[in-house]
Amino acid sequence: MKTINDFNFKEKKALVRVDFNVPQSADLKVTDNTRIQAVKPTIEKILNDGGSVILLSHLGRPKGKFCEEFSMKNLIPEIEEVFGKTVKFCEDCMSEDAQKMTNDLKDGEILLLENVRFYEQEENGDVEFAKKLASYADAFVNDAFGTAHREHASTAVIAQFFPSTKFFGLLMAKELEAIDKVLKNGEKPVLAILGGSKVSSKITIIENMLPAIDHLLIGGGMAFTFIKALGGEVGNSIVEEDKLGLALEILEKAKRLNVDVHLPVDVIMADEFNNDADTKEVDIYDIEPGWMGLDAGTKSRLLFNDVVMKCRTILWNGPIGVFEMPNFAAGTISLGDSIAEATKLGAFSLVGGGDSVAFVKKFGYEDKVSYVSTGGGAMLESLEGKELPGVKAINQ
Ligand SMILES: Nc1ncnc2c1ncn2[C@@H]1O[C@H](COP(=O)(O)OP(=O)(O)OP(=O)(O)O)[C@@H](O)[C@H]1O
Ligand SMILES: O=C(O)[C@H](O)COP(=O)(O)O
Repeated sequence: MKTINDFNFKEKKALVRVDFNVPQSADLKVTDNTRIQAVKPTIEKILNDGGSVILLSHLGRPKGKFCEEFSMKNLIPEIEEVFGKTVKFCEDCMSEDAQKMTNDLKDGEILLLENVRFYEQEENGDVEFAKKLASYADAFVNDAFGTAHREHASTAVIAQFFPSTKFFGLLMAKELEAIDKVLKNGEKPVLAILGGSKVSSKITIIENMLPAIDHLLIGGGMAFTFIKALGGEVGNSIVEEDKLGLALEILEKAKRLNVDVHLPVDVIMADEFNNDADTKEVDIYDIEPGWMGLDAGTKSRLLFNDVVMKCRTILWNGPIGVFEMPNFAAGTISLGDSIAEATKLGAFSLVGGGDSVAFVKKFGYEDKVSYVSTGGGAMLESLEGKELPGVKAINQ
């Protein structure tokens, strides 16, 4: 893997594609700066070498047009705070101004360009647009893991204009190493925990991961499709009726590959999808008509803890209960505790995917697991076994 550590940036301008697609409050303040913090080592390495940095990112989905809400300008105070440095700003990516400001940039300086998605050429993967962006710099650094699954002008197309000076940033390298640690060279036993609402969104991940893992733990809403397929009564729990056959096929395939599958054995069921609903704890095969399973039961939590504690490599994607409602968060918290404990004892744990990352941050497990991915879709597509366009473009 060719990273920025293979190059000395002294007196060089680096165009660094980052993913600063961060959440903002109604008054446009950054509410979670993880993605900005995450690229700090890359920026520091380039500046410490004696080079300069041109930062390029998207924010939101502005569909090719300027809009105040998604201006990179809103992020400047947060970026300056995190980097501890002044950041210059150019109000677009293409004008003579952009040309001049990038040209005049001095070693040790950082220049932020306006949202690259204010131009429709970005998402269209326009070659001329990419070429113009490329003309601003001596080297291209891709550190936008969160956007690496998009084949856009500034994430993939641009790389061809830097045949010998294109590099992975340090965040990108860390993300790819974490995935490899699970899918390719994980210390055994390897466990994949898949939760969330739907089997259909995780099928490709399960199929891709089966040959690499020893244990598969299926929890959350998606477990009910498996339980129903196995003959259980699931009441009003979330079920994908058209995936019952597929669920059985997955169980068969896991058996052939010697993967132990762990499903919940009991459940907290509720009489409505509401935090204040009436609840009962029952065997997962015996959910009453009109009731729905919203969290893992006591026995399931103990069972999951046993599985987690005996594994050395753990991938976690998807909550195992409706954690957004406090009365149904305990199962996911218990699983978080188990993973934190296993990590403390030396296991490698990787958390990825939108909702599980939200959970980990909300409940304070961020520093108790080995790695929390900055990518939602990009992480899921990596687990599906796809080579991401942003990664391919640097490797080519
Ligand atoms: N038993 C359940 N019944 C219904 N919904 C559930 C249940 N258990 C978990 N969920 C819901 O599943 C949702 C997460 O599902 P999703 O498939 O989006 O997970 P994810 O993989 O973490 O996220 P993403 O796919 O965005 O990366 C959460 O909002 C949670 O409330
Ligand atoms: O937040 C993300 O997942 C990335 O920034 C990609 O954003 P997109 O889904 O709008 O391409």
